[in-house]
Amino acid sequence: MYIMDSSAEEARAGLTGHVSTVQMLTLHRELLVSQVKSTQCIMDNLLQSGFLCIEDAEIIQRAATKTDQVRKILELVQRKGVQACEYFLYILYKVYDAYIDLQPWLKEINYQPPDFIRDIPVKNTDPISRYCEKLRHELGRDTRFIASYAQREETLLEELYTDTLMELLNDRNESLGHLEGLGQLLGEQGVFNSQAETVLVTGDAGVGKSILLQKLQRLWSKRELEQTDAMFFFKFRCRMFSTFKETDEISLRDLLFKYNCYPDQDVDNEVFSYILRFPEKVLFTFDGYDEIQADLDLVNVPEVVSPEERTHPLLVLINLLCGKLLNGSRKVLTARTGTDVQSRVIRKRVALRGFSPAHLQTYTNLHFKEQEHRDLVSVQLDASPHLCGLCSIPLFCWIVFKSFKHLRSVYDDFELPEACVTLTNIFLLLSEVFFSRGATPPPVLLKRNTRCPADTFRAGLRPLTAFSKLALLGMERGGFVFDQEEVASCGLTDDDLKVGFLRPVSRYDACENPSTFEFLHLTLQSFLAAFSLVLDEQASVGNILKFFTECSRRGNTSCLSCVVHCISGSSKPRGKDPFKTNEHLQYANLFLCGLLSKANADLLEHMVPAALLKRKRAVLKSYLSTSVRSHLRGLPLYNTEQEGSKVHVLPNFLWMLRCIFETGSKEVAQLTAKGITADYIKLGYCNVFSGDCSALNFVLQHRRKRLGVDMDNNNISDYGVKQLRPSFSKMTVVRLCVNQISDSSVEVLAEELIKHRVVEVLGLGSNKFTSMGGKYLASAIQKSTSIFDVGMWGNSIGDEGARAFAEALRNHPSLTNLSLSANGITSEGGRSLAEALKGNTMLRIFWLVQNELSDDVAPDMAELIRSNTGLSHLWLINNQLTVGGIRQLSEALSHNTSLKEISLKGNCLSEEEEKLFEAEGRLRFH
Ligand SMILES: Nc1ncnc2c1ncn2[C@@H]1O[C@H](COP(=O)(O)OP(=O)(O)OP(=O)(O)O)[C@@H](O)[C@H]1O
Repeated sequence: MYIMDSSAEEARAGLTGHVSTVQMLTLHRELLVSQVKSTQCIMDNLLQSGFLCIEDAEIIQRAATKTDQVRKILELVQRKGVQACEYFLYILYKVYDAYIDLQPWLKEINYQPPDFIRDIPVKNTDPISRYCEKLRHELGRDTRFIASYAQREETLLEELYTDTLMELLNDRNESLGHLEGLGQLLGEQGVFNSQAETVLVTGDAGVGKSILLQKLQRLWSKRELEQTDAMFFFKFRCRMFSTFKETDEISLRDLLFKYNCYPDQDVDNEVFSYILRFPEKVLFTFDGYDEIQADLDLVNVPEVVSPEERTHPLLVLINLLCGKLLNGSRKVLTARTGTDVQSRVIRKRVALRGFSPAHLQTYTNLHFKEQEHRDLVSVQLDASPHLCGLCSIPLFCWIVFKSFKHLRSVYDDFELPEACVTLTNIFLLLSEVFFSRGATPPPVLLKRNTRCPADTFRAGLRPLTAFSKLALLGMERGGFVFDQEEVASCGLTDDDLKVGFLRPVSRYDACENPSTFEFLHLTLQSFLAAFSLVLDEQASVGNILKFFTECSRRGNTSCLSCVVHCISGSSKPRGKDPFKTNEHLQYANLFLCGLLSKANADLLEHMVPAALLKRKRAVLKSYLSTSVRSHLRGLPLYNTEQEGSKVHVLPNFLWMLRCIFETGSKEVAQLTAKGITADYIKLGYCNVFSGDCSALNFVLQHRRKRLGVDMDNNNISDYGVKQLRPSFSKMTVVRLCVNQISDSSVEVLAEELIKHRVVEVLGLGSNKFTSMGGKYLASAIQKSTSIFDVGMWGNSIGDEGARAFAEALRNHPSLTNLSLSANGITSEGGRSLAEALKGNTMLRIFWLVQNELSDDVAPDMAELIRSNTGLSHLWLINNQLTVGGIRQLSEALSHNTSLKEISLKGNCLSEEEEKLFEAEGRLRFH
């Protein structure tokens, strides 16, 4: 019992004219009665500290309603005196979240807890805050490990998590630069639709979307997540929503609690009421939107008006995502690249681009503790940009590293896969590791025996067939979660499950049955499904094409999907849907091509009769040839004056290229190269990643005619450029803007430019090269007489690079258009450029927008303007020129009749000054 001296306090209040705390409670009684929603925590603390006794508590509990309870509490504490009242206020102040409605009032009365009260502890027994703790605890536990293929071999997330490239995109998918770290994901940077609440994170298979969410959840669980004050964090995997039956119904409350965790001792449902009242305190993550096996229309969706309403879980999800339920809550949604999510519900967009070279190095160091392994792996990676390209996708990198580690522990001489490794080889490697781990270990003396994948696969054929069958079964019915019955029906035993292809799924079986399974990764399911098609000796040979047929059927009708409204009027998702995403099927096709490739025949012949394998290969090849031909013929071709006939490829083109690369068939590659009849092919915004460049190169190397290639806005990176090396001899146009390219591959490109001298147009805008890259290019351009258009905006070549370009420009015989905008060039670099250009009669258009040019550059620029007779447009927008500098340019312009325009908007002039100069006619400020 704490000693109180209420009379002294009251006397003090009277003397100073202040209202005593006891009076205060009377004054604000009405507000307190209406706003104190949770009485439990107050009672617990008053009891604990001795301000109330058990009998008091019983009196309170006897009150019929919550408001009556509050009245009783007030009565009692007032009766007990000032200290009790002070302590009562202190509880409201300390247990902030539970009494959030009263916080403005406490501020208004300028509440400051007196020192003597601060010594009395307040324990949070409020169900809301306790629930938050529980959520944090459970999320912390669930996110500790990265799911690994062997459950006994779990890896701590913190030990292996490596940042990946996170590119911020606007609503038109244009790059807005990169996020610095995960903390920025929820921030305001890059928000293009402030009304919407969903942050969309996209990326290719295995690029790390789920792991990114796991990291986010882990940070939140440890209170380390910046830019959010979320008290509640609910995580969901979208594939769960496909496991519900059409007749299943659920309320929002159940969805939140059942699939995360239930609040304890919350008889009055306070937690849920709180969530409804403060939705902005809630953060959701929904992983894998592409895995929902229904065509969703986030805009025209029947509204679930009440959070209590029971309806199909998918409808609850959609209403959450589009902000019709729990409006104000934040959502992070992940999906494979290219998944259609209506922009209206997206707040901001982030694309994951995988490991950069620096990330890959970090990941290598984290993965391999032994220096010897690190060095070995680094050397082998350095030697193969193709392998690096594949390893820029964390999942593939993990498989390669994990396999290396295991096989290296068994065979001394095991090395990383060779330079021309395919994705199928990588998954074969993983399977080999699975089966070799299960096999009886060789006697110690024989440990370093020769590696024989054929033996390993032959020994594992029975379980491999069973796993493959299950994978195919799921693929056919569009399911990624399997119950025990399905697993057993494919012939899988409990022992087989230990191999590692499958992992148990917790909690989201509608019947509370924990024994459901999923494949370690969806791509693995695709791989095994393809294996099943290859292994099958019963079905007709043509059956292997089933997913190709499926994809092309969907592709043909996809334009109709825009006008189809689904889930309209009905609260049930449609059963079979022809428009659902089909990347997993595309992967199955890709693996089929790889498994049936000649290169893998030696291995596969140990599992499938050679004659059958041959027949299957022939069917596949014939199908590929026919479809390649018809695909290419069907591409829309249009003619341009400057660049000849152009074609903008469709998304399927990339899959086609990937499949051709996996087959390794020269004939099909030749056919494809020949089939591209256009002079210019546009692959912009096609989601080409560095690993795809080997596939493109595989086809282009068979091309006789030259070709313009536009690959702007993809994810090519240095690895991709290096893989394209042999193809640059065929290219008249090389457009690689916005592709994370840095100096190391610019050097390679520059070498090729010099070697072949066929490139006419070079677009390298918005990449990452510095003065070094600038110098390589300038030197290549100087030696190249074919080039006439160079765009290099948005790099960092600086003055050093500008000086190198100045040398290249001096009397260049062909360059007519050059952009060095946004490259950090100051007046020093500008002066070199101006001086070098004086005698150049070829350059017509010169862009130096958004650099750091001041009046210091003006005399040389003026001299250039006076003496140059070729230039028709000079762009100096967004620099730091003032009236003095521009006057010099204006004066010089009067001596030049060929220069049509100097654009000067965004320099340091007032509007009046701009108008004055604009009157001249050829100085433009708008
Ligand atoms: N940032 C990362 N750091 C370390 N490892 C990672 C990272 N991202 C992914 N991985 C590895 O790659 C595996 C696959 O990643 P993840 O499941 O997150 O890919 P995803 O993009 O969600 O793929 P999908 O679209 O197919 O579901 C992980 O299990 C992990 O081993």
